[in-house]
This record gives sequence, structure tokens and C-alpha cells, in this order.
Amino acid sequence: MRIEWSHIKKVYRTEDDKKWSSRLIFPRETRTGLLDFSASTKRGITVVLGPKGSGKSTLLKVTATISVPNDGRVTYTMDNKKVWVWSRNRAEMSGTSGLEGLKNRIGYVPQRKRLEEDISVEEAMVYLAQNRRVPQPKRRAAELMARWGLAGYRKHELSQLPKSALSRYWLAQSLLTDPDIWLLDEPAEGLDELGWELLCQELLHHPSHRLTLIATNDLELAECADHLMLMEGGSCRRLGARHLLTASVPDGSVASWYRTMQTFSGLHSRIK
Ligand SMILES: Nc1ncnc2c1ncn2[C@@H]1O[C@H](COP(=O)(O)OP(=O)(O)OP(=O)(O)O)[C@@H](O)[C@H]1O
Repeated sequence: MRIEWSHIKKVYRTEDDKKWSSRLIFPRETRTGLLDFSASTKRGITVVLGPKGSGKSTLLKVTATISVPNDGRVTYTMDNKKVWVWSRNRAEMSGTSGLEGLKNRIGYVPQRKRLEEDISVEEAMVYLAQNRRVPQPKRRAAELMARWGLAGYRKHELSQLPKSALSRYWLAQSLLTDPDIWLLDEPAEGLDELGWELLCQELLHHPSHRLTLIATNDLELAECADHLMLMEGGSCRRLGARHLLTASVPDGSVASWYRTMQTFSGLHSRIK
């Protein structure tokens, strides 16, 4: 399992800019999500670090095929040698149709976890399992609800779930297909102690077929990394095996390595 990002560009227009540009008064302004982002990663856990606004969430959304890049392509090479490509061309030709085989192999947890849906946890889990063509959907949904401490909430509407249960719901639904690609955007946000324990267990027993990307500012969570990716200004500044990168700091921790990289970055921009 391998993902390669080639020269990905993703820009956003802000709401105000949309309004003004439609009246042709001001030139259109954009915000950069990703800028010539090129990198590749393989099986195991890759933790994506970077300052606020560096493009971590954008990278996960594009990789999850939820967001269409303006330029560049994402190539997914599965263990059975099947290759999928996600790009603007691909999206314009046929949207995500024909990509169901890939989408069903991806589990995604977004940063913004609030849900307005008035269906119950159980209904949502079974619906998603059926939609993703999971064999024995009811059984799989029940298994994941039990595993993520949601059995007591199964009749609760999603919009009424307490924050901690909602964060666990997102994690549970993302694992319905036993995905090859697990994309977690700030997964620890909102988790209670039970949720944190369960997440750590899941990461500790990480299946060998899976490629996991975790975008986070939580440096305790980042210690689970096999690989580290550091983002800055929408680009990949560093990527490598965690043990090699953290060998340069005395205590070998991800937190110290990240602080060192930030200090270096600060110095570098002052020198410039
Ligand atoms: N929907 C959007 N509309 C306009 N600009 C956006 C949108 N989403 C992201 N951006 C902008 O794109 C840039 C990258 O944002 P992104 O959320 O990917 O960064 P991040 O590293 O995940 O940040 P954080 O750590 O705060 O979550 C930022 O400048 C952000 O303001």
C-alpha cells in the first residue's frame, strides 16, 4: 500500500472574495491549502505535523477524495497492485463514480465532527455499512459500536450525542470496512479517557495492511508515528522514518523533534 502525491495544488476562495469577484469589483483572492505538494508514504502510521493553516486538513480531504485538487494528482497503489488516481481531470470527467472501489477502502475522520442528522447511531452505522458494501452490515455495525463504547448510545440521534461519544462514533464508522487507508484529522479532539484508550489500542494493534495518516497538533498522540511528515505553507518540508528523524534530538521524542524544527524555522525566516 502506497500513496504518492505529485505537485498537488489546492486553493480556496474566501466567502467575501466570492461575493466581490461576482460583482467584478475586486480581483479574486485565494488562500493556499496546498502548494506544489509532493511526497509519498507507505504502510504504517504517518503523523502529519505543522503549524495552524499549514495544509494538514486540506491534505487529508484531498487524499480522502472529498476535495478536488486544482492541480497535481494522488496515486494510490494497493497491495493487489491495483492503482487508483485522483486529480482534477479525473473529477471533471466522471466525479467520483468509478472510484467506489477506492472510496470503500478509505476510512476518514474529519476535523469538524459536529453532525446535524437526526438518525440514530445504530441506523447510521448500518446504513454506512450497507452503503460501503460491508458483508453482514448489521453484525459489523454492532461489533464496532460495542468496541467503541457506543452500545449505550445506539438509539441516540447523532445530533444529540455528547462530544466524547460523537468523536468515538466518527472513529467507529471510519473502520466499518477495515480500511487500507485510514485518515484521521485531529482524532483525539473531544475524546474522553475511554475514547483515548480505545484510540491508543487501535493504533497499537495497527493492522499490517493499513496506511494511516494522522493530522494533529497533539504531540502525545504523535508519539505513535512510524513516519513523520512536517508541513509548512502547504508543502512538505520533511518526511521520513520517525526513528531516523528523532535520532537528532537528545530524548528521541517527536515533541522535541517538532520543537527543534519550529525553532529552526523561526531562525530561518528571521535570517531571510
Ligand atoms: N473551506 C475553506 N475556505 C477558505 N480557506 C480555507 C478553507 N479550508 C482551509 N482554508 C485555508 O487553507 C489553509 C490551510 O488550511 P488547513 O485547514 O488545511 O490547515 P491545517 O494545517 O489543517 O490547520 P489547523 O491546524 O488549524 O487545522 C489556511 O490558510 C486556511 O485558512
